Amino acid sequence: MAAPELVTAEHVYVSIGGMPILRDVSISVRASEAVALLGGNGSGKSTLVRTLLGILPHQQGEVKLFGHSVPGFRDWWKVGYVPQHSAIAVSNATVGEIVSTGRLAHHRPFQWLNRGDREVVARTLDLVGLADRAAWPFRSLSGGQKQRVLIARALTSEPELLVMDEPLAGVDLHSQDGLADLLGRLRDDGLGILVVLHERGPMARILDRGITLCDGRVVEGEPILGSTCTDEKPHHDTIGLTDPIAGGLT
Ligand SMILES: Nc1ncnc2c1ncn2[C@@H]1O[C@H](COP(=O)(O)OP(=O)(O)OP(=O)(O)O)[C@@H](O)[C@H]1O
Repeated sequence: MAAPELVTAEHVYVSIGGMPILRDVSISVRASEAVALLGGNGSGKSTLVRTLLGILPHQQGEVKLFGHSVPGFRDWWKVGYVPQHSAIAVSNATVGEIVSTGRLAHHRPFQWLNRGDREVVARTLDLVGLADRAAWPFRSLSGGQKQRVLIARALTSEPELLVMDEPLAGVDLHSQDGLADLLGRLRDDGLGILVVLHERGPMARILDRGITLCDGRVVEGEPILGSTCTDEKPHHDTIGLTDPIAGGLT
């Protein structure tokens, strides 16, 4: 029997400020599956991730997390999110403090973290190889260590789906290998992984599938560096259908 679908998008259209960004995008990620979201700059990868997580609204189509439509989804602890590294701006917070915030999805607002939470945090820091860095300021870490902190933060909610936006950006090759090993182990333990990548790189060995976006559409094949997408065939043949965003024929 196929593993359950953790996140699905069906025929999703998104526009921002009247500009069509995603068109007729359908994807899914199952438990124990690692899927790469590939594509060139501006192809819509981050927009798709943010739409799947309900951060951005979609105008058409359906997005479901764990079988529930995203506007009504409540079990956010089931989803770990690692945003783009550059999106995290912290000054003096320690590694332990940042990772601890991942437990907040299990608590009501302003509730203190308890001993069980602290044990999960310690266990997760150990898992990512940073047990001895809990008291260190985040800003003092290397690029690879920072990514481990952000992954640990996402993992402390004990999620079933991990969504990461370019987790290897700015990380040296050796650390990329280590992160790929860690994610491969988590995938083997049942975690579903959706990861935005510019290229597969060291992650190739743990990926089950790749989905390529080009100009906001899913296309066949791998992204071609410097390509304007015009040579790539749309994965979903929509010829003759009206594009609800552009208002014309696709
Ligand atoms: N808030 C916004 N307002 C206007 N346009 C936006 C906004 N967010 C994204 N876009 C546009 O949507 C398109 C897709 O952007 P997105 O960040 O999703 O691409 P990406 O594939 O993640 O790119 P990159 O690899 O460079 O991060 C781009 O043309 C971008 O300029």
